[in-house]
Amino acid sequence: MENTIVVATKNAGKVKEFQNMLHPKGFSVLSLLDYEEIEDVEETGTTFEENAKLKAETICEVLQTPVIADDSGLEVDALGGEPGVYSARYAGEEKDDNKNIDKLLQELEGVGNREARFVCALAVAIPDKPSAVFRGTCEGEIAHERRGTNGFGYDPVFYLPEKKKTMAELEKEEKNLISHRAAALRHLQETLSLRDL
Ligand SMILES: O=c1nc[nH]c2c1ncn2[C@H]1C[C@H](O)[C@@H](COP(=O)(O)OP(=O)(O)OP(=O)(O)O)O1
Ligand SMILES: [Mg+2]
Repeated sequence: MENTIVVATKNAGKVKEFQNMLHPKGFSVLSLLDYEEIEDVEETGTTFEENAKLKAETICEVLQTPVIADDSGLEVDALGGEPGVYSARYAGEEKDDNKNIDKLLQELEGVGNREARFVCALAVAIPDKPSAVFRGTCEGEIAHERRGTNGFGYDPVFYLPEKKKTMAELEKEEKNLISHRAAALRHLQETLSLRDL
């Protein structure tokens, strides 16, 4: 397991992004897609940080190996910060990205202020050590319609004014430089050496 990090997620989009960000640093990345017998951790927290810690600590306890977990979502100013920690299940328990986007565009029909941000809380849990959590954000606007096919989740409607593109129109390398997930990982590395994992 040396130089292996387990990401406590079954979200294939997140797994790919962590692989693309961590492979160049010399790490192999496993995820819960490699451990099908392990069930999803229930997200009972009310903050991204609580949920990220919950996922990392639970899976670290089960596997007895270093684990990182990402709890992330979209905060829309005109919706008072919703869908926030409920982003994945915004339109129902089935976690359907397309339905979530449809609901978001409906809620914002006729709304002028489209400001929003992606938030990522990244927790690290190491056996018999206190866990730590780091936050990254990425500012943007909610577009009026989908554009682009890269990425996952709300990427097709998350517009970056300075790039004049949605997140789903960026190449993966570009997204992985500016995303909330990349920012959280940078914050983690400012404090912890990944070699300590
Ligand atoms: O870069 C992103 N680009 C687009 N959408 C994103 C991104 N990052 C998070 N999101 C959305 C997807 C989902 O609606 C929610 C995450 O919910 P979140 O609970 O953290 O993930 P999840 O349930 O899919 O997998 P898991 O909890 O097993 O890691 O925010
Ligand atoms: Mg989740």
